[in-house]
Amino acid sequence: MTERTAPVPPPPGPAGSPEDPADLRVAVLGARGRMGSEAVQAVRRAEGLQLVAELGSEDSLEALVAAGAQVVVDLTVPSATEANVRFAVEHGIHAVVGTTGWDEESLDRLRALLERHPGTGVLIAPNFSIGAVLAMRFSALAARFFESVEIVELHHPDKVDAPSGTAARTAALVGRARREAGVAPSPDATQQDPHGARGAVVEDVHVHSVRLRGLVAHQETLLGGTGEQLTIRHDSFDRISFMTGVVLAVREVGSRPGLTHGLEGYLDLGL
Ligand SMILES: NC(=O)C1=CN([C@@H]2O[C@H](COP(=O)(O)OP(=O)(O)OC[C@H]3O[C@@H](n4cnc5c(N)ncnc54)[C@H](O)[C@@H]3O)[C@@H](O)[C@H]2O)C=CC1
Ligand SMILES: O=C(O)C1=N[C@H](C(=O)O)C[C@H](O)C1
Repeated sequence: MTERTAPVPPPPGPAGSPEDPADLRVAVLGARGRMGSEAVQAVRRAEGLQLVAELGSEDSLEALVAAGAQVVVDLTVPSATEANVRFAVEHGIHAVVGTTGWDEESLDRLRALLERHPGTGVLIAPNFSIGAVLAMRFSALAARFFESVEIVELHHPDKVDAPSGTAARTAALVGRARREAGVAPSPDATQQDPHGARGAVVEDVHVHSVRLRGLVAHQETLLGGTGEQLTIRHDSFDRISFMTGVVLAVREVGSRPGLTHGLEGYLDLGL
């Protein structure tokens, strides 16, 4: 597994091409980060999108307004993302958010804000990779059929949060599916765990976080029944895996007012 850390130079083609007034004007927040720098390249490559601002932690959000951004992509840090999105919504800028750290309380605050700005759209996407979105959905689908379920997420060691947003979201979906089906919590006879070896518990689901050099973003949902196991695994080997979803979301968000949680809200999964 390889991790590309250096920003990729812009490819020849649309990057730097003259601005077309019909282009969607896009800004990236966190533009010098691992994901943000990849998103900058993806927006530059995408037909019909014009990159109008690349902002880092030192930059004022007012630059979004000055640049005439219509959509902002937030790929920053959990401590900054809510204020960034609030600013965007208050200025009528649609937001595509990949940053982790959103919980039920912050999502509720955002819903309330969006009610006062009914024309504005926000997507909070725990994961932009199509494979990861499907793995989450498959996990929720399978959850009620197995006695035991646990989640293992594995990431690069520079990640600042644990468990991953994707694992937390998967646990929420799995937990909800099991509760709705009346399935009991996974059996567990552990009586002593002085070192926390059983991991975090999110929505009644144990979640284990691995941080290892060489990894990018990986997850397994382990489902156990009598005499059998189903493993649903997804691997992002490169951040390019997130970019199809980022570009799709940028194109869609303006026509989806209100809050959408999860890229699957923009996809017809037929499930
Ligand atoms: N939804 C998805 O598919 C994915 C989400 N992520 C999430 O995206 C976030 C960023 O991840 P990485 O790029 O790996 O982190 P990173 O640490 O490489 O990049 C974050 C960047 O944001 C900048 N920043 C911090 N505060 C800022 C602010 N207030 N305004 C503008 N820029 C600010 C930092 O200086 C840094 O350059 C994390 O929450 C991560 O979990 C990461 C990969 C995929
Ligand atoms: O920090 C990362 O790298 C990733 N963050 C997101 C998460 O926390 O789920 C998405 C993906 O796992 C990569």
